[in-house]
Amino acid sequence: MSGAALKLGCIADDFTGATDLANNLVRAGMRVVQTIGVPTGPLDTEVDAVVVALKSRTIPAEQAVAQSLEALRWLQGQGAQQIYFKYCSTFDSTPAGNIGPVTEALMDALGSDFSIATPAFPDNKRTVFKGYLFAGDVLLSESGMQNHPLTPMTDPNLVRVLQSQTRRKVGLIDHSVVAQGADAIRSRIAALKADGVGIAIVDAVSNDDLLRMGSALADLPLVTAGSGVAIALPANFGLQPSNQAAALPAASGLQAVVSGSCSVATNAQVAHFIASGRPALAIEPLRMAAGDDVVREALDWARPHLASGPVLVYSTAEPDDVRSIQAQLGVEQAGALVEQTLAAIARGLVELGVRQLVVAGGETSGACVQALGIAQMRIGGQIDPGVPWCHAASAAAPEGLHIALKSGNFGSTDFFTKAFTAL
Ligand SMILES: Nc1ncnc2c1ncn2[C@@H]1O[C@H](COP(=O)(O)OP(=O)(O)OP(=O)(O)O)[C@@H](O)[C@H]1O
Ligand SMILES: O=C(O)[C@@H](O)C(=O)CO
Repeated sequence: MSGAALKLGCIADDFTGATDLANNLVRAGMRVVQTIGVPTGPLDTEVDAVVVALKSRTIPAEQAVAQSLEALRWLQGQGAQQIYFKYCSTFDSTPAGNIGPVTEALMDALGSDFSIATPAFPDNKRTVFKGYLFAGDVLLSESGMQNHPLTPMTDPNLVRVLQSQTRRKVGLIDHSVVAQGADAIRSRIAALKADGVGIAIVDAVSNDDLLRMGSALADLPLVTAGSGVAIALPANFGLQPSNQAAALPAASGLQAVVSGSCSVATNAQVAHFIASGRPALAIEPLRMAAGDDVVREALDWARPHLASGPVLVYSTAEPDDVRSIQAQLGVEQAGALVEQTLAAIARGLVELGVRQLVVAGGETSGACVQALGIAQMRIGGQIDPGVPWCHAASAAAPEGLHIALKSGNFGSTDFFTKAFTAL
C-alpha cells in the first residue's frame, strides 16, 4: 500500500454488511475501500480503512475462522493499527457460531485478552439494553428473526448467545455504565478483566452511547460489532467527518435495480417502484429451472426501457411464494439458481451500458459482484442508513461503475428510485 499505514483493518462476514460498515466509517471521516474477499496483493491506493468482505456468516465455523485469519494476516501486512470484526446488527449466528469462534480466533492471533461485542445500530433501530437486543420496538426473538431459515435467533440475551459460542467468559457493560462515559467504561473493562471476563456485550440505545464508547475502545487490538460502533472509532485516529472522505467520480450511464432479496423491506420497495410506474420485470424461478433463457428475455425486455430511466428486474416474492418455490426446487438449489440468474442479468445490464446499479440482498449482492468481476470498491455517500453508493472497476466496465449493495431489511420504501437522485 502506498503512503501511510492503514489505521483500521476490518473483516466483515457478508458483502452488504461490509458496505454498511464502510458507510459508517466514511461518514465519520475515513477514506475506505472494500475488498471482495482477501486481496492477493497490496492495495494500490491510500485509504484510512479497508473492509475485507467475506461470505462467512453461515459457513462451517472452522472455515469462517480460517478465512477470517487469512484476512487478518493480510490486514496486518498493510499495517492495520486496530482490527474490527463486523457481523450483523441482528447478531445472526447459530449455536456453533460463527461470531464466537471467529472472535476467539482473532483474539488469540492478536494476543488480546479482552474485546467487546455489540450489534447496536440505532440508526437502523437495533439497540442493546441490559444485554438484550431489540429490533425496532420488539426483542430480537419476536422480530421475525426467530424464523430465519439459516440463523434463527430465538434468544435475545446476547450474553447467553455469545457464551454458548465461546470458551472465553462473557460479561456485560450495561447502560448505566455507558451513560457515564468513557472513564466509567474503562473502569468497568478493568473490573471485568480482573473477574476473568474476555468479551463484554456493551449496551447502546443511541448514537450518543456509541460515541461515548469510542475513546474507551482505542487501546483494544480487536473490536467486534455491527456497523454502529464504527461511527465512534475514526475520532480515535484524529479524523473528523468530511465530505472529502465520500468523494466518488461523477456518475454517468444507464440505471438499473436487480433484486433477489425477499425481505419485508425489499418487498415494499419493489411494490413502491412498480406503483411509481417505472418498468419492472419479475423473473420466475420455475422457468429458470425448466431451462428457459430467462437472462436473454430479461435483457431483451430491458434494452428499450433503459434510455428513459431506471428499470427493475426482480425475483423478490412474499414468504408463501418463496416457500412454494423452495418446496419444488429445494432451498439451496432455488437460492443458487436465482442468484446465478440475477448475477448474469446484472452483468448483461452493465454490458448494455448500465453504470448505476442497485443490488438488493446480501447473497444476491455477492453473486452479482462476483459476476461483474469486481475486486474492490471505493465507498461514497450514504443513500439511507447502512447503504452507500460505491464505485468499482468491473470486468464489464473497466472505466468503473457506481454500485449500491442494499441489505434486505435496509432502506426506505422509495429506495429504488431515491437511490439514483443521491448520485
Ligand atoms: N422467488 C424466489 N424463490 C426462492 N428463492 C428466492 C427467490 N428470490 C430470491 N431467492 C433467493 O433468496 C435468497 C435471498 O437472500 P439475499 O441474501 O439475497 O436477500 P436478503 O436475505 O433479503 O438480504 P440480507 O442478507 O442482506 O438481509 C437468495 O439466495 C435468492 O437467490
Ligand atoms: O448489520 C446489518 O444489519 C447489515 O449490515 C447486515 O449485515 C445484513 O446482512
